[in-house]
Amino acid sequence: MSETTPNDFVVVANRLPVDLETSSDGGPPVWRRSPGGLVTALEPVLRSTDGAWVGWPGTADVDLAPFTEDGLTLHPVPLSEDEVTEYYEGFSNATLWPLYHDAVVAPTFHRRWWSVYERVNRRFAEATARAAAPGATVWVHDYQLQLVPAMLRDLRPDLTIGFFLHIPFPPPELFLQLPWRKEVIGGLLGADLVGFHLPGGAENFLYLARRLFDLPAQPRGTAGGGFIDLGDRRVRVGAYPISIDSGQLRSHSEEAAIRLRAKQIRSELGDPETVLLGVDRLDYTKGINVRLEALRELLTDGTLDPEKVVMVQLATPSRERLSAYAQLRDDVEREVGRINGEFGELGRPVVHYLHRPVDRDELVAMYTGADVMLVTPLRDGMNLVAKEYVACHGDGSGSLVLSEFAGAAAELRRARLVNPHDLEDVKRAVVEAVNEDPASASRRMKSLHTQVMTHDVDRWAHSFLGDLTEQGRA
Ligand SMILES: O=P(O)(O)OC[C@H]1O[C@H](O[C@H]2O[C@H](CO)[C@@H](O)[C@H](O)[C@H]2O)[C@H](O)[C@@H](O)[C@@H]1O
Ligand SMILES: Cc1cn([C@@H]2O[C@H](COP(=O)(O)OP(=O)(O)O)[C@@H](O)[C@H]2O)c(=O)[nH]c1=O
Repeated sequence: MSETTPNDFVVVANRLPVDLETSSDGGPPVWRRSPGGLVTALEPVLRSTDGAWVGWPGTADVDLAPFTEDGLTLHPVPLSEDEVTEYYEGFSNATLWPLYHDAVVAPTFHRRWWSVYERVNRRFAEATARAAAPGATVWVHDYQLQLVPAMLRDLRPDLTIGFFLHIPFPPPELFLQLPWRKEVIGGLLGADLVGFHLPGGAENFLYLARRLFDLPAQPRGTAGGGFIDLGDRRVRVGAYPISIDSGQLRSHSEEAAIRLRAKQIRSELGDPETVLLGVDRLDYTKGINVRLEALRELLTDGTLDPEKVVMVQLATPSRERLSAYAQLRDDVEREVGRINGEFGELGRPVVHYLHRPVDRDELVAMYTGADVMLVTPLRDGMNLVAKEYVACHGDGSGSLVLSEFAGAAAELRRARLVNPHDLEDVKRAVVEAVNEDPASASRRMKSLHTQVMTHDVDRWAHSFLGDLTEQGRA
């Protein structure tokens, strides 16, 4: 650990790339990789740019000075226990998260949560203003920090500010439910460039900004993007689909130790003909129950044979104190129990379910060894898991069943696309994936693999930061 100096490039996200975990047995706290795709994508970007990262260390009431850890410069922003409840669990994850994901669970609107969200956003803006060198480029991330761009511009007009949203930006009829809709759009308009995964998100934002701020219509740009003229400056808006470090993951999946572990995992599962895999945070947007129900019905009607098919479901604990997440856990675990109760044998369950984070080597071995990857969210910003599976199958093996409502579906057109609200459609896709002729399956997977290899996280970051630099100079 060492002191830090202001930086020319600063990433700002709710979480640092590592969480500080305190142990219940009184042992020393340890840093662990934070959950979720945002960290997977941004960590290699930060390493290659030698920037600094401003974020919460993942535990309440921890106040640390800026430090460097494992080559990364980190600026922790403290949150009190009440702020974790009202800013993170409340406004971020019980108001914005469900509202931006098609309201699959009803969003809760609380004035108190909003005022804490404002307060915490201001704290992030102040910490960023301290971390950024004169004229620096700052990249703010995600729905937890939508007020930071405007707050930061007030504090530091010398900075070039980009904002990227990792979750879907909802259609106007949903977004307009938000009592603080104008404040949120106003916060985002503090950026020089506002980016979304998909053109649809950019279009929704352009429409709402013009409507709520009574701005004149502008000619449309390409791929849903465009500009918003604020009189004294212009905000650029665009679509930038995020990705993964595809080359690194492909090489990792080809290591002899990973190939060996993939074989061992299949053998530990009883060497079934087909291994189905699901990998998710335990979140109600991810459609975990959809795939479990599809599996149960296919076993019930005899289409799939429980002696030949095994499913592995990894479900990382997420936002566990929120009731919708606790309810989901109950529902998923009941369904897993029901399938195993009806179709498993002693020592041979049909569904192997792990409710804990799995380390990178083990995860890559699972991707490599699985025959069919099931990605069935009801709505998802991107879903990096889908791209990670494809990156691990450069040899053309494997099959991807992918929800139309994952951002990844816009690029992975040759996956078996399904409507997760249509159980028959999901069942059809699973059966086709299990029975597909190997030559045709291999052509599909190789074409998906080429897409993922040529559109990696480096390309995403260069594309966003290239446009941001251009915009900052304009
Ligand atoms: O920080 P948590 O509350 O534990 O949640 C983890 C992350 O979940 C979300 O990830 C999103 O970003 C991915 C990368 O762009 C994308 O593929 C995925 O579809 C999104 O759901 C959230 O947006 C992050 O802020 C969280 O850190
Ligand atoms: C279950 C599990 C996952 N990971 C890694 O987490 C991210 C998930 O990213 P995605 O975009 O698919 O979705 P969210 O951001 O969670 O909404 C991906 O990089 C996984 O490899 C992991 O490392 N370990 C796990 O057990």
